[in-house]
Amino acid sequence: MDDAQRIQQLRDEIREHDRQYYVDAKPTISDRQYDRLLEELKQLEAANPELITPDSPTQRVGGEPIEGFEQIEHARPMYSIDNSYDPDDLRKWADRLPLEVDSFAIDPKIDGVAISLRYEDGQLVLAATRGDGRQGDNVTQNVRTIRSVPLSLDTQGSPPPAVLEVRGEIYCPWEVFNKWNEQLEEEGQQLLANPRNATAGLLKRHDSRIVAQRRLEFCAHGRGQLDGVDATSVTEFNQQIAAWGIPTNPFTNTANDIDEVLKIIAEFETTRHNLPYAVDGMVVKVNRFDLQDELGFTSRFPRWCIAYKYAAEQAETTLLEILWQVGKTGKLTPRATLEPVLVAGTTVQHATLHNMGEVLRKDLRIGDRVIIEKAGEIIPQVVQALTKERPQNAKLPTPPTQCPECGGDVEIEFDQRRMHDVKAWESRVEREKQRAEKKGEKPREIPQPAPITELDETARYCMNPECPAQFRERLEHFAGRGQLDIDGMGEKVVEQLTEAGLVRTIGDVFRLRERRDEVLELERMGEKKADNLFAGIDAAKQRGLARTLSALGIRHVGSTASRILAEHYRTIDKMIAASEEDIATFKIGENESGIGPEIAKSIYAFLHSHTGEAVVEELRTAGVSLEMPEEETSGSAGSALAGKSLVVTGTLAKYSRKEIEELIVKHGGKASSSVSKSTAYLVAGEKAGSKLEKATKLGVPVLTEEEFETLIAE
Ligand SMILES: NC(=O)c1ccc[n+]([C@@H]2O[C@H](COP(=O)([O-])OP(=O)(O)OC[C@H]3O[C@@H](n4cnc5c(N)ncnc54)[C@H](O)[C@@H]3O)[C@@H](O)[C@H]2O)c1
Ligand SMILES: [Zn+2]
Repeated sequence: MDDAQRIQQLRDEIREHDRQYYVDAKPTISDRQYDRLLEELKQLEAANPELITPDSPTQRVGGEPIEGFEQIEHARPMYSIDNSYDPDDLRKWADRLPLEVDSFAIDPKIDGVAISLRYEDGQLVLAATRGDGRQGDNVTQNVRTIRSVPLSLDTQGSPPPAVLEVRGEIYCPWEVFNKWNEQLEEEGQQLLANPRNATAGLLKRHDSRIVAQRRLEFCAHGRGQLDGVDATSVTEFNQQIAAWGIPTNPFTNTANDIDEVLKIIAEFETTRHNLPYAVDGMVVKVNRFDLQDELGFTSRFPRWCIAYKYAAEQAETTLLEILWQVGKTGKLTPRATLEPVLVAGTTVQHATLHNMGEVLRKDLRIGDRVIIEKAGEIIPQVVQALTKERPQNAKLPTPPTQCPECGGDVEIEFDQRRMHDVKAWESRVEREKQRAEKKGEKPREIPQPAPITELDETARYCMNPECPAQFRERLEHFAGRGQLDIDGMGEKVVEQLTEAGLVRTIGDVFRLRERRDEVLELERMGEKKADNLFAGIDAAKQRGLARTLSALGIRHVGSTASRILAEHYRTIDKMIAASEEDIATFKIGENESGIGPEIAKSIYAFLHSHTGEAVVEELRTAGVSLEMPEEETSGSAGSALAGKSLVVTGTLAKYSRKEIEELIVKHGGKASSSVSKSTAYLVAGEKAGSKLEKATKLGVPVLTEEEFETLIAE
């Protein structure tokens, strides 16, 4: 292959990855792998400058507009940042700067999504994504739900600047990210690759209430158009905007020369692991704005700025075994057992392999030396096998054709999109044949997609509805925290109950009291423990429809979907009476419900299946509440205060008056200044005076700051 061909091949490949990454927010290769492709292209283009075209991925910022959002032309373009994994490149960059620089600003590079916030006369008027750098998506509605983005600047009495464009990062803190992935796991859905993709995926949602449910954060790191802001450097600018209430990074540092810069970067390598958000590098900027302006930009990057990226946390180890675990939906997931190895400060012995297709695509053999990677707190991944070092006796893994726990039949699922393409091909050829025949032409050739092979496998399921392993997992989920939360029925007890055959169906749980003697025979089960268990089971009957539904662990139907369904249908009977179409398409006010066809199909199939009908009957007989209590209609987070009027009084500990009023507005409420009969709540801090008195007199509920926070939390 000559250079020109390889260049073309790389460009095609990179564009495809850009689309998956920026548009779909679902990358299929690691950033490191992507950067390698881009680096190869850069080098080939450097050797063959005549082949550079303006549309090459080396010449432009990668994003593309996302369907359904208004396109916004940026007042000043938003660039990417040149980056390197090699400290020497930073030195070279500094040496080559054509002017004297005596101050650099160094910032953690938060791994989120770039955003431009535009304030006019102190009011937030626009939030736009970077897009292709010239044009981005107007995501103002979504960004307004983010608590750390002030809706108006707090200029403390002085007139606000006419125009302030702050560039920064919207990101998903680890805590939010991990909780979210746990929930996806529970729902049997694909996990999010990393916090950046999580953020990107969320920001392009068309229902801002869904965005509001996930506590994204914002941190500023740059400037766009400015009018009426007199800062002359990064340092001054940060001070200025921080005073106006815009979050800046407390770890921003300055250095006088590149040696000092490299020292700060090296020191931060450990600090970054202790931060509540993902940091993948550090950004070094020329501090003074006049020098920045003099240096200007290339087609993709500012010349006054470079990013150092920390190497991914990888380690080499041996793949000892692949075990298959049975989940509550019957899904069999391969899990790698590894020779223990230290990565990013923790010992790793297991890694997820997702499915057999992935095992085959990665060409893994038992006994292989493998590279594993751990990003933040994400489950470790196997990146690749070192095939050149493959030992003679390395063994091909064999996926189970029978459930490893019950021997039940196994069904294999293949990539839906590929299946569709392959199927559609035959009918496309057929249509072309008919068309050509009619016109008396020779039919055009339609390229055939590669046939479906075992490499396209996406999942394997144990099909035995009575599979004890599945039932055990389901029961553990059913009784678990956040579900029916049955006191006294943890993992161990579930195991005992299923093993002893005391619980074979969900209904058996509620009949346990009748088998008290047998329960007492279980190991380490005393009178007190048993009574505690029975009380826990009784209490669980009153959790309401939303939690009961989510406790059933129906595929794709997790806690969020269950709540939305319960709030809409109110009773199980109405839900059963609904058509699949209705479940998929009902709206909440004017908004999509967020349920969609996949969830609808799953819940409908469950409710109308033999098992589903039996479970519902059993729950009913046991007296489990299958209704949504009236007072629990809260609306979704983000509109928790919809239509309500709130008054704030006294001195608050955590918020300024302005901040809390903004929060009220963000959650759909109205902040008013005087207490009346129509006031929904009074939020009272220290030294509350006459308003508190009046509220008490009128019977208006009074909230502390914490109670207020609970109210607006999901
Ligand atoms: N895996 C894939 O398929 C795939 C595909 C495309 C891109 N990528 C990854 O994305 C990278 C390119 O993305 P990019 O163009 O957004 O570049 P980038 O993420 O490497 O760096 C630029 C961005 O950093 C952000 N940033 C965070 N903290 C900052 C700070 N303190 N100061 C300034 N900026 C800060 C800004 O939003 C800026 O837009 C590639 O290097 C690659 O790793 C991966
Ligand atoms: Zn089984």
